[in-house]
Amino acid sequence: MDNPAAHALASWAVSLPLGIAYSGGADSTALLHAAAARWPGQVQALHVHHGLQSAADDFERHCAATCGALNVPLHTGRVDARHGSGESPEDAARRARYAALASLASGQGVRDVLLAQHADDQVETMLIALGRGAGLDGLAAMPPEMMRHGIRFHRPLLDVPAVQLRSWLVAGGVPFIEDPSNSDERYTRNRIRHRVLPAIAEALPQFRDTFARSARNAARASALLADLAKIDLANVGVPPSISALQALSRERCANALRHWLRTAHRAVPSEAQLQQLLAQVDACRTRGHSIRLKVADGFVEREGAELRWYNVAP
Ligand SMILES: Nc1ncnc2c1ncn2[C@@H]1O[C@H](COP(=O)(O)OP(=O)(O)OP(=O)(O)O)[C@@H](O)[C@H]1O
Repeated sequence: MDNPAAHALASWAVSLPLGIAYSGGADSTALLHAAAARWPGQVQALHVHHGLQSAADDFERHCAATCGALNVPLHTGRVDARHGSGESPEDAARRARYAALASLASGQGVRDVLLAQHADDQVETMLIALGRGAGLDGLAAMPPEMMRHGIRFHRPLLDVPAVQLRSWLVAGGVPFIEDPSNSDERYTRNRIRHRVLPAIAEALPQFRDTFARSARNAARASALLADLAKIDLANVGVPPSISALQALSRERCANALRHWLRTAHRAVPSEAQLQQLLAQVDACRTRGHSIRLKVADGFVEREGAELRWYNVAP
């Protein structure tokens, strides 16, 4: 039986030397083996030690043993993922992990890092996005490539079903860590993995492929909306002119405002906030009309002929 990760890497373009985000879990273990075979002597394993978990020291020891056997250098970074307000512990841990991986990679002169998310992870991510009422951006789920902190992160396994990776590991007796938190059903992702995916698989056997196609379609449409927002903001200005916003259709105005808030201020309005803002922009036809609306963790205000966003964090 061939490593399905090796098949995925066969035509994947990366720059060398290459980093592998290696947790010690099943998926990144299969990925590490495939990468070490495909690019001998060019692979660096990057491991993030999550100081919060008591088992983290054991995970690191396991990773060191595997890397020793594969003759792959292992670099470990520590994170203390305290979550800020409005951020879930999982989101905080993920954000801290990417920053740590990027810093480990830069330290080794590595510009490209592979992550091991697979087709099941992609479907779970889409379902989580649906559960949150996400827009196209969220339904696009995880991109196969992205730049973060100056590092190019790749996800070459997005078309590979989880069961194929695990079967290869088990068939070859390849050791990997079974993270106990993966079976904790207090986490939405785990509930989806253990209860929802088996039911979907029964009703829609092709779901991994078709969901992936939907994610790609959403990503394309989302990119077009971002292009349109850039065109509109070039006319409307940044900060945006109220009269120029009024010349746009309601949906185009919403798209431009969402893009402005996100790119200029990292502020993501709720649906209700955006609807209020649109109504205020539309109603703002007199000199004396004032606008002041809560948006994300700040406010949008009218200042003369323009809108401004202020962050009034305590
Ligand atoms: N502690 C870590 N150190 C380095 N990379 C990690 C770590 N945790 C996760 N990653 C990387 O991020 C990807 C997605 O994270 P996720 O939490 O879904 O992985 P995981 O459950 O640990 O899976 P895996 O079986 O791949 O190790 C992993 O496939 C791996 O490439």
